[in-house]
Amino acid sequence: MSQINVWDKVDQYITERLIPHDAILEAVLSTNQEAGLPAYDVSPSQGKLLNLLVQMQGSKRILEVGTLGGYSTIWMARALPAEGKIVTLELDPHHAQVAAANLSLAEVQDKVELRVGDALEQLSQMSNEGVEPFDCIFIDADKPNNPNYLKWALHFSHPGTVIIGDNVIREGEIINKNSEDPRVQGVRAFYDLIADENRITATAIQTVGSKGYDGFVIGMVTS
Ligand SMILES: C[S@@+](CC[C@H](N)C(=O)[O-])C[C@H]1O[C@@H](n2cnc3c(N)ncnc32)[C@H](O)[C@@H]1O
Repeated sequence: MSQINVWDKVDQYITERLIPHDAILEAVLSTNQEAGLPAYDVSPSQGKLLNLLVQMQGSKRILEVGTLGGYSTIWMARALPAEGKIVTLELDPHHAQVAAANLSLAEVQDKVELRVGDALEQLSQMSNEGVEPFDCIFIDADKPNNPNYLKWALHFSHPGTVIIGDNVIREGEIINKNSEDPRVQGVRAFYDLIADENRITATAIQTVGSKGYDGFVIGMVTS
């Protein structure tokens, strides 16, 4: 078996053993595919990780940058208490339309505020509106803007806020300082900002599985 095949099969094994079959989440993935959305959603095991992190932290307010079809949004929304809320930001109106239907199917729409438009503009507008800080922030949109999203994440944080960034390994390309891929350079600048920021303590976890070789940055705002 090739290495990638093993990762995929082990991911399937983990999912079968630890993540109960969920007709709604499977329907969401099918809907996304039928609607022509790119398969950039987190995997089931990664969605469960987000769900567990939200529960472990006791998050009540979550900010997500990059909704796609709402798959990760649903995983996190399900971990929230009754009064909890997610604000999720999506640029593409078609993605947002599909997400809105998926959120309703999963019956989490009352916990989710889906804002459509460029995330940086939305974040600036939210600041003007005096939106309160968040307990958990998931950054998963256009990677060249990761440094900008991190600055906004700090703006919307309090001590104890957890900040998670997806796709931070990029099949190992992250160590290529000469990469011409703007997503790699965006994520490298994201690491640099975190490294230089004394208000965040963080690590990164390399992941393998159905989504290939990638990873998450997980950090916490300390002051
Ligand atoms: C990796 S996908 C999100 C996946 C989703 N978090 C999940 O796991 O189900 C990235 C999403 O970010 C959106 N996006 C890209 N640039 C954006 C921007 N400037 N502002 C807001 N959303 C953006 C894309 O349209 C896409 O739907």
